[in-house]
Amino acid sequence: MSKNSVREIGLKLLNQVGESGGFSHILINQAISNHDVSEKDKGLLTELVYGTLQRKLTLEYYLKPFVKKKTDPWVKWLLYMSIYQMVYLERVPDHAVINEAVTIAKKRGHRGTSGFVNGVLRNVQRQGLPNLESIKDPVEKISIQTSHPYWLVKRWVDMYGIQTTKDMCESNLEAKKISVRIQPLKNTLAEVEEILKEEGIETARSELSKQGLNIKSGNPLTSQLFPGNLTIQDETSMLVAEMLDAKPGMTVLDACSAPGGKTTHIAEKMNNEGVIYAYDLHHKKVKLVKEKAETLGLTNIHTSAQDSRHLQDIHATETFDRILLDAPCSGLGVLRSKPDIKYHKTENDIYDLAEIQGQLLDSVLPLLKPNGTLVYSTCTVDRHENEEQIKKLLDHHPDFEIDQNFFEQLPLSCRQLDGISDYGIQIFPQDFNADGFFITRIKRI
Ligand SMILES: C[S@@+](CC[C@H](N)C(=O)[O-])C[C@H]1O[C@@H](n2cnc3c(N)ncnc32)[C@H](O)[C@@H]1O
Repeated sequence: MSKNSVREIGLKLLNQVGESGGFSHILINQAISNHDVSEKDKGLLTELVYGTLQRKLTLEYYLKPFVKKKTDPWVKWLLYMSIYQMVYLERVPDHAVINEAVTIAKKRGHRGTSGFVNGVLRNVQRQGLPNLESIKDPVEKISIQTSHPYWLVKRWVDMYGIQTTKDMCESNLEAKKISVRIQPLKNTLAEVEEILKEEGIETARSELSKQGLNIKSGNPLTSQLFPGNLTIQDETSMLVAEMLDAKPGMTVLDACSAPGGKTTHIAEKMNNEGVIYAYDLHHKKVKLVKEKAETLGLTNIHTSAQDSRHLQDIHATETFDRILLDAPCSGLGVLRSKPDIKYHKTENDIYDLAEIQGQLLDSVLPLLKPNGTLVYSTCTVDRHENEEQIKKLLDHHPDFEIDQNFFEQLPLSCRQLDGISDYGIQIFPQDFNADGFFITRIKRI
């Protein structure tokens, strides 16, 4: 496949995600399998689509002085993709970027379109791009420099201050670190390290999970250990099951379990003994949990499609030693791997999700045994869905409190973080170069 056609596929995907709201990670994977893209071109395609999407607001700002008339959405995305390459990809010379953009424009549009694309890109090359340093408003400056919507930057600055917000937004533009979780009932950590090393995959032990390895180089998907003995999982996500601290023989509820990353981690920590009731809304999603458990050889997981806002209909009260509510959330901690979220989520979505999170918490709390503990987690960075949600819960349920042992059991590298509060821990993406997560643990008094 020529680079040209990789760029054409990239443009098609960008237009689709940008204009119709598809998810970039799903569409890229589909495109790769549909078009039989080579290993080398996979990298370029991913870079073009993710890079352009990640920097969309910056690219829009760059382009504004050069485009005075209304353009078709695909032409706009072609210009964004081209400027992205001119600014951020040193290995591609500007003249090659312009030539390829003009070729695509000729193919997709008419003569006028290709002339227009040529003119705009040549003007960019001649005149240079607007200087982002001259933006006066500090919120707008972060918004444009790091391509996060103004409302979100403003909201984060109000919640966490300007420096933390700037660090977070910059960190969201970095490439995602890959981490894996070992299946400790099949191999020890040392065995996995050894096998991966022999396969040319370099790793470093995680500070957040005894089962975690961060990948330094190489592709763990090619390992003989994957997928039966190895799970791809973000390092901060692994901390959730660590903090749930489920023991062999316990009865555990995982109220929002799909696709099963944390359920299977819990089962491994329970030595595959006891029982986990793993629920999610739809059969299709629950099936993913079941399949993941089968792949890893875990048999103590009972899956069923349920709305966890009504679990008291099937479970008597005070049933569980441990409950995990890994709640549906706005996902603002995972913008590195899902950049489309930052453009599509609204403040209203945050309030709607918080409503559901509150209903889920109210529903599962009565199912906790005396001395049992509940972990509440989200992969988002927002006080309304996190600390304020927990404050509200404690105000309404005087028989529950934050489990103070939670803070003592946190890994050392978490204990000094800015995100520690009376209500739990907010991990920012910049803390571990990983997903942003909120985690807390509540106990029945
Ligand atoms: C953050 S994801 C869970 C990720 C999962 N714990 C893991 O580690 O793989 C949240 C899940 O909540 C599910 N969900 C949303 N509303 C729900 C409800 N009312 N009852 C049960 N599950 C729900 C969603 O379908 C989604 O799969």
